[in-house]
Amino acid sequence: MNGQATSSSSREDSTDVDSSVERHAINPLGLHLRSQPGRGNGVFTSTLISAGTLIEESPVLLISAEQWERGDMQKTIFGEYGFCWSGGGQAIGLGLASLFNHSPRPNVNFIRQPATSTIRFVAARTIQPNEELCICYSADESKLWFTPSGQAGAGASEALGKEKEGDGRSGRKTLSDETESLGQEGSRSPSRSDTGSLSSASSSSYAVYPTLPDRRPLDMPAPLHSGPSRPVSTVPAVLCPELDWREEDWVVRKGGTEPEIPGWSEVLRVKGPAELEEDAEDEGMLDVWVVSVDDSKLTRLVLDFAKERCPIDHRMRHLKRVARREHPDTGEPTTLIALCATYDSTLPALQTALSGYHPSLLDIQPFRRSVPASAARSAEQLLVKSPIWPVSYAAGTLKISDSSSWPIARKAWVHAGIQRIISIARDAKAAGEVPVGTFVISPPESIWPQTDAFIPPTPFLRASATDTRNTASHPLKHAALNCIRQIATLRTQPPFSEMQPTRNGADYLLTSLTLFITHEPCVMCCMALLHSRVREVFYIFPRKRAGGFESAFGVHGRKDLNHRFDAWRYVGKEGEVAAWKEELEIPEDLAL
Ligand SMILES: C[S@@+](CC[C@H](N)C(=O)[O-])C[C@H]1O[C@@H](n2cnc3c(N)ncnc32)[C@H](O)[C@@H]1O
Repeated sequence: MNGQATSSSSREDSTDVDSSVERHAINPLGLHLRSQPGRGNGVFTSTLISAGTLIEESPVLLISAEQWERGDMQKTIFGEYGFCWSGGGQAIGLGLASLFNHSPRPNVNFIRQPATSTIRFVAARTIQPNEELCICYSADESKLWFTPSGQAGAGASEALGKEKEGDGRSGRKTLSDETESLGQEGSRSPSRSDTGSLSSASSSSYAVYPTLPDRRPLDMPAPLHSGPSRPVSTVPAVLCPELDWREEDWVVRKGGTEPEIPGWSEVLRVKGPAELEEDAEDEGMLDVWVVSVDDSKLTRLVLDFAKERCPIDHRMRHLKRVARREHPDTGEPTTLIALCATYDSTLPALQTALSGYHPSLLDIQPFRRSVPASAARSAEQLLVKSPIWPVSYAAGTLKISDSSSWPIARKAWVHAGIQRIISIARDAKAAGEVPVGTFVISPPESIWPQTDAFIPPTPFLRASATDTRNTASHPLKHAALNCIRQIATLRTQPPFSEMQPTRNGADYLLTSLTLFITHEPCVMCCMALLHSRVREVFYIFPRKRAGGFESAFGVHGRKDLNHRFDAWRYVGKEGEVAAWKEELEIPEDLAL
C-alpha cells in the first residue's frame, strides 16, 4: 500500500500476483489469495468450510474521524479499505480483513467488536472448495464505488447487472457515473455523501463498509436495529442453542441411498384463502348420488349406511351429509342425504348395497345431483354455494404434502425443529405454563428458495420461547408473541446489531426466518407473525376453532393482507404425535 489514490484497475495491475498462480495457504484454514481480472485479489478456500466457522478475528487500526478528515485519507488507498467504526472513525483491517471482495449474496459475515478492536469474520453458510469468500460491503449496490464483476462464489454473479427487487431503488451507478459526477476521471472515489456512516462527523468520509443507509423501502417499517442512536434493549434475550442438525450428515453421495430420519413423516401445507379461491374457480361442480327420505327411522338407517359404507373422501369433505331441499320431481320439501360421488359407485352397485344393508332400504332410489365441488372460501361464496347444497366455510385447507420432494437435509432440519419445540413445551408444562413451545431460526442457505426475490435472513439468529401468561399474569404473553419479542431484542444487541444486512429489510424482525410452534397459533399471533414478515411456520397440533391457519381466517394466505407466508402442519408418526398431543393437551378454545 503506497498511500496513493489508486483506481481499482491500477491497483489490480500493481498486485504482484500472477492471476494463473494460486498462492500458498496463508491461514490455518488453508485460505489463499487469488487475483482475478477486474476484482484484484480475493480470498479463496481449497477446503470445505462449515457454516458458523470463525474464519479470522482480524485486529484493526483505528483512525479517528478527525484524523481521517484532516489527512484526506479517503483519497489514499485506505479509502477503499476502511470499515466504518464507532464514533464516526474508520478501521483498517489487518490480516485477511482487507482482502475480502464484495458480493450481494455473501458467504461470510463480519461482526465488528469495538471492545477488542477486532472484526470477526464468520462463514454464513457452508463454503465449497475453490469458492471465493466474500462479504457484503453495502446492501445497496448503488453505493459501491466500483462496478462489481466476476464470479464471486457467493453468488454475486447472479445478482450483477440485475435490478434488485424489494429495495425500492432502481439501477446502480457505475464507475463512470461516479467519476463523471465527481469530475475526477479515472478516480476510484465514489460520491462521499451517500455512503452511510455512524455519525455526522464522518458523513463526508467514505468507507468500504458503510453502515446502514437511512433509506428504507416505503412499505417497510424501520428495523428494530440498535444503530448508534437507539438504546440497546434491556429486555433479556438469549441466543438459544443451535439445532441438532449438521448439513454434512445429510449429503447423499451419488448413487447412494438417502439416510432415514427416525419418526419423520411428511408435512402438509395449509392452503390459504387466496390460493383456494383461485383453485375453486376451476373446480366447479361435483356429481353425487343422493337419496330422499322423509321417515325418521329410514333417515337413521340411511345415515348409518352412509357412515359405514360410504366414507367421505377428501373430495367430499366440504359437503354436509344432509340437506333440507325441494324434491327434484315433486317440488315438495324433503330430506336429502348425500351418499357418495358418482365416480365412486355405479347406480346398480349402490342399489344392491342399500338393499343388502337392510330390507327396508330396498325401495330407496338414489339419484344424481350436482353440488359445489369445494368449500366456500369467502362469505360471498357461501351465499352462492349453500342454496345448492350446504358446504363448509373453510378459509384454510390442507394440501396433501409438498414436502415429499424436499431434499433430505431440509426434512431433517424440520424434524430437528419439531423435536426442539416438543422439548421446549415440556419445559413450559413443568413450569406450570400452558404447554406451548416455539422456536425461531434462520434457515441454512442450502434450503433457501434459490430466487433473486428471496431476502437472505440474518444468519445465526434464533430464539425460543414458551407461553408465559400464567407466570407473568398477563393474558397476551402467548408463546409466538414472546418469541417475536426475543428476536426483536436480539436484533438490538451484538453481534446482530453489528451485522450489515445483506438486503434492505433483511434486518426486520422475522424476515425470511422459520418459526416452529407446537400448537397452531391463534389469530392474534398469526397476525403478529404476518406483521413480522415470517417466511414459514411449522406446527404440530391443529386448533380448528382457535387457530389462525386452518380456521375460517387463513391469516397466512389472504389477498387482503400485505404479506403471505407458508403454514405447514407436521403430521408425524401416528402414535408419536398422539402421545405428544395427550402430553401437551390444552383446552380447544384457549387462544394461543
Ligand atoms: C477491500 S478491497 C478488496 C480486496 C481487493 N480486491 C484487493 O486486491 O486488495 C476493495 C476493492 O476490491 C475491489 N472489489 C471488491 N469487490 C469487488 C467485486 N465484486 N467486483 C469488482 N471489484 C471488487 C474494488 O476495487 C474495491 O475497491
